[in-house]
Amino acid sequence: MIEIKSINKAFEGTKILHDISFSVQKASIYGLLGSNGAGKTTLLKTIAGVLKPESGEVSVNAQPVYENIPTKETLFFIPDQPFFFAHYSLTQMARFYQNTYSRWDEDRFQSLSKLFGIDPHKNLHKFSKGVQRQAAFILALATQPNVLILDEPMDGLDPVVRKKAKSVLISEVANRDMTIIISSHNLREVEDICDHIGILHGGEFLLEKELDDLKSGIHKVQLAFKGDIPEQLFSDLDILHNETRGSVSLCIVRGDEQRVRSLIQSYHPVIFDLLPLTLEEIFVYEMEDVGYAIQNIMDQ
Ligand SMILES: Nc1ncnc2c1ncn2[C@@H]1O[C@H](COP(=O)(O)OP(=O)(O)OP(=O)(O)O)[C@@H](O)[C@H]1O
Repeated sequence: MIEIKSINKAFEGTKILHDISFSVQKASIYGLLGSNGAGKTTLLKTIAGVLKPESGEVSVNAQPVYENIPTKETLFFIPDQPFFFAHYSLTQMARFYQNTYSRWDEDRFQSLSKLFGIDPHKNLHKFSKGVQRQAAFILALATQPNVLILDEPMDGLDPVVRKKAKSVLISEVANRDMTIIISSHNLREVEDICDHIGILHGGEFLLEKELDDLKSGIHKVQLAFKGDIPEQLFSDLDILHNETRGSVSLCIVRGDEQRVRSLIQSYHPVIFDLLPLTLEEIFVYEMEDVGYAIQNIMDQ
């Protein structure tokens, strides 16, 4: 299990992460979402032991990560721009990692290289951004990490490669109990593979939950009444967003589904539909709730 306890991190006197705490269970996939500049990369680098927090601690299986070589050996961080030594090919980078990571799996390296079809002798810097990401992915998995930390890993990958990468990740979790923390702006992708979600904004968590709990606690409700919408109903519901067109209201409502249903039904609506939200919709409405304009997100 990964424990992130009260992490505070500042750059040049500006606080970037504010008292961040959460835990990630073994063999789960945790999706870190957030607005631009929210602190996702800073948090991932702190978890990976690349950055030292001003206070707080990150531990894996009760062992601190920062400056702890045995623990760091079981963890692999792929930054948004993978690093390769100048002029090195995939094979040369593989030899470097083989000498650095005691759990290097040469068979896994060979089979993943074949799967992704990368020329192992070509200078990695001469590959496109997407192929470089694939190379980093192959090298990371060949070290057999217990924890894989990925900063926007699917950025620049075409749909076929994305599918391959996702299925490799899921099989590593299923077969080896690998734990993944992944940051992304692609909410559909996160929704596909993650079981836990954290939404970061301004260096703090807006919410941090199991994906299923998150989705079962927020609903899209369409409503109409014979006369005006009863004001009392609106004050009894925890409404995140409301649009009324004519006599029909579309509301985004937080709360337990059964409670929301029975409360609304007690007012005898003539139209009543309750639908689940996609992760993208949850993200947009939660961000709107803290004053982050929907337009900013839709433009991405
Ligand atoms: N090395 C650094 N020195 C100074 N400020 C930094 C440094 N790294 C990050 N920051 C600042 O920290 C804040 C959070 O940046 P970070 O890259 O962690 O955000 P992010 O959530 O990953 O953003 P994005 O989604 O745009 O990639 C930003 O304001 C950024 O300018």
